[in-house]
Amino acid sequence: MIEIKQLGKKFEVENPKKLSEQEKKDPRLKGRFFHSVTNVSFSVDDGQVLGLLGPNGAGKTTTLRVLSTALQADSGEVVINGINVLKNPLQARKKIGFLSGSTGLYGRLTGRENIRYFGQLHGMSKIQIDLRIAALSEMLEMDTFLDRRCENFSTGMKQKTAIARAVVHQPEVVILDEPTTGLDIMATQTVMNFIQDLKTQRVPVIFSTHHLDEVSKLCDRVAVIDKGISKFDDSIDVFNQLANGDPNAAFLDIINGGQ
Ligand SMILES: Nc1ncnc2c1ncn2[C@@H]1O[C@H](COP(=O)(O)OP(=O)(O)OP(=O)(O)O)[C@@H](O)[C@H]1O
Repeated sequence: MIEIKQLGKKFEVENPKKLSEQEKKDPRLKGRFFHSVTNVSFSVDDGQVLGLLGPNGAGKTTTLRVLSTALQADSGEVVINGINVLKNPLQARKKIGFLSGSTGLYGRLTGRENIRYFGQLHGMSKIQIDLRIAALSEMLEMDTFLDRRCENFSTGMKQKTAIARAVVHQPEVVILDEPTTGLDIMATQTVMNFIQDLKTQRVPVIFSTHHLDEVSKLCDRVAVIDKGISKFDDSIDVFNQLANGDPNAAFLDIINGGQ
């Protein structure tokens, strides 16, 4: 289970001139600090998939990076299967599989070598790594490119490799930042099937997306954030009922304060 309570994260603005016009007007900008996330709460149980929604700049990536221990929170609480993530980040990290927005693969290594390297970092044995890569390659349909260097991979190949790398250690929870962005229909379907498989294994999954059709197909729960604040955290059924089964209208209602 993953529980996030009243999360807050601010960044020091090193060069205010670099802020976008929108950010300069954003109420989250206070003096030298941009308060990207000020009050975000949601939870997801074992065997559930949660879709994290919000407009551009809402604070989704910031939230997911705090959950994954890549960033330190300023306030709030994150608990993953009983471990306080903010107090015990190293212990928590072993339990988490995190796909960040930028894949960051080593271009000169093959897909297999990239995944293997992460397995080694997690302390897995050679046999464990080989078996796991074989299983992931099948699930994510990677066998045709697994042994090619990553530098010439398509977006879909890169994303599949990055996902396999993120979950090589069989994490207890999986956090994916926009896993299907830029993917074609086939690759999107493969990634969605992969999330469905995790759900069948009762691994809780949180993923951010702008695609409401994916949320309707996969998610048990929906969390919506806007300008760093939680606006909705409930079941997919409650979300759909907000606007007679129209998820786009439900999302807009939430953002425009219609509920
Ligand atoms: N390191 C940083 N320093 C300053 N501001 C930051 C930093 N990281 C994020 N922000 C700002 O915090 C706000 C939230 O960003 P974040 O990337 O979390 O949004 P998002 O909901 O993931 O957006 P998108 O849907 O566009 O990916 C943005 O205005 C962003 O510019």
